[in-house]
Amino acid sequence: MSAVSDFLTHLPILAAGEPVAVPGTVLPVMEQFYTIQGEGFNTGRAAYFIRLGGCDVGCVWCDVKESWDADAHPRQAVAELVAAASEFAGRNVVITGGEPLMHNCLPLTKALQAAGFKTWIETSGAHPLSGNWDWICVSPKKFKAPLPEVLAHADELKIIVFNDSDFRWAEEHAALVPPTTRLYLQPEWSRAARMTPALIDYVKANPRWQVSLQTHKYLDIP
Ligand SMILES: C[S@@+](CC[C@H](N)C(=O)[O-])C[C@H]1O[C@@H](n2cnc3c(N)ncnc32)[C@H](O)[C@@H]1O
Ligand SMILES: Nc1nc2[nH]cc(C(=O)O)c2c(=O)[nH]1
Ligand code: SF4
Ligand SMILES: [Mg+2]
Repeated sequence: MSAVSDFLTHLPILAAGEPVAVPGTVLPVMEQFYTIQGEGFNTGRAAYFIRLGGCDVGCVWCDVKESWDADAHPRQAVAELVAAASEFAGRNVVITGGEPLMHNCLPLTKALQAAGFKTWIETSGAHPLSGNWDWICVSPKKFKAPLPEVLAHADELKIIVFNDSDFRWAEEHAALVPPTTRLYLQPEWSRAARMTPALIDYVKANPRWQVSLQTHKYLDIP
């Protein structure tokens, strides 16, 4: 068989007229809103949030389980998404989910940066890193381990504290990020009353860590 006929016989068969999207140019979008970043290093700063659908990590305490099924959310072209956000161009945009790194984030982040946005991501780190980011927040999960390549690029490591074992687990992951990465402990929302005293004691004894609270929930904003 010649090289050309070999190539032709292995081409995927596409239904006539079926559009073939380049990965990451069309994305499932759960919601978009302009608010105040509630958590971590950028707490208190205004930001436009884009919440992508789809997550396979399965945190039992996830506060946005409606995001998990990507097919439950309408798909939007990157151009449409950037047009919807354009009123806020020049400001900060947080790409979250769901797990945003289940998608190729390069087309979206390139287009947002071209429009003047600073691009920030909230990720568990469980999928390969894609996209051009101005700030990377990695919040690793026991339910699906973070990839070393994502931890290596973390500007911020945000550990959710559900029980006492999470402090040791936090230190194990702090050893895997660059020395400049900012370190945060954030109480799991439903356990905050029980775990926050231990978290405060931990930060007082280990001051390279800082407390992060989900301030948007106290402010009652999205
Ligand atoms: C909903 S997640 C979406 C982004 C990504 N899947 C992740 O987990 O980083 C956004 C942030 O909320 C945190 N989070 C989710 N549920 C929480 C809860 N019940 N209490 C405290 N933080 C929570 C996550 O750890 C993450 O830092
Ligand atoms: N205000 C506000 N800040 C946030 N920081 C991370 C969030 C997220 O769900 O990714 C979030 C959110 O849902 N709302
Ligand atoms: S990784 Fe993020 S979105 Fe996925 S279940 Fe965990 S907290 Fe929820
Ligand atoms: Mg949230």
